[in-house]
Amino acid sequence: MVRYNAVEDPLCYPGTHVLRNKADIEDQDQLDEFEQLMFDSRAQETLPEGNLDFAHYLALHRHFFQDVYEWAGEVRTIRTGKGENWFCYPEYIVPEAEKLFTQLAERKHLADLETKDAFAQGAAWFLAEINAIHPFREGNGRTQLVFLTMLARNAGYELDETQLQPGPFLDAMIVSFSGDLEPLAVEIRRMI
Ligand SMILES: Nc1ncnc2c1ncn2[C@@H]1O[C@H](COP(=O)(O)OP(=O)(O)OP(=O)(O)O)[C@@H](O)[C@H]1O
Repeated sequence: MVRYNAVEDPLCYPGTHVLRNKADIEDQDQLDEFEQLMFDSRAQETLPEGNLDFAHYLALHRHFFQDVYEWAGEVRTIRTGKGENWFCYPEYIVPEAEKLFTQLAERKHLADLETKDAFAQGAAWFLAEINAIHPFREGNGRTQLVFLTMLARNAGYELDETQLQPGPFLDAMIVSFSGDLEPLAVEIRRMI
């Protein structure tokens, strides 16, 4: 199954859409399983510390995917998209991400907002933007959620991932790409 639209991907095994990986698994289902296993096991460890900046974001991706991909924690070098939507050109990922994380810092990492609703709206803005940048070749969604958990905790909220409804959440992420943040704010609010 093609899950990413990507042009000429040297990161994949020739003739496949399976990403080269440290375990040399060429079957996508097995790779998915291995990826998730490694992710879950790294989740048990202390997470990298940081200032909720882009360096921190990269370190989190590296932490969770270091067992699977050589390029864990590094920004992608080819153009990717999902569905109808193409993400940021690789050459603009770093400047766009730095800009976004600067704005996040200027907004006090959403930690001094008065209400949960306001936090959810701010978090929807951030998630939509980081998703449009899509720094990594794989593992963006999971890194987004880990970071959202950190932002919430930093603001005094515990994110309850059991409240995440995958279908509506994905739909909300997709419409957020076109600038409609409201459904995503609703989905985030459900979890805090
Ligand atoms: N058509 C789309 N337009 C915009 N964003 C999308 C689209 N489809 C999926 N996404 C978002 O892309 C992210 C998933 O990216 P990626 O596959 O790199 O992450 P992952 O962690 O490997 O997978 P997942 O999030 O499914 O566990 C999610 O935030 C998802 O909401």
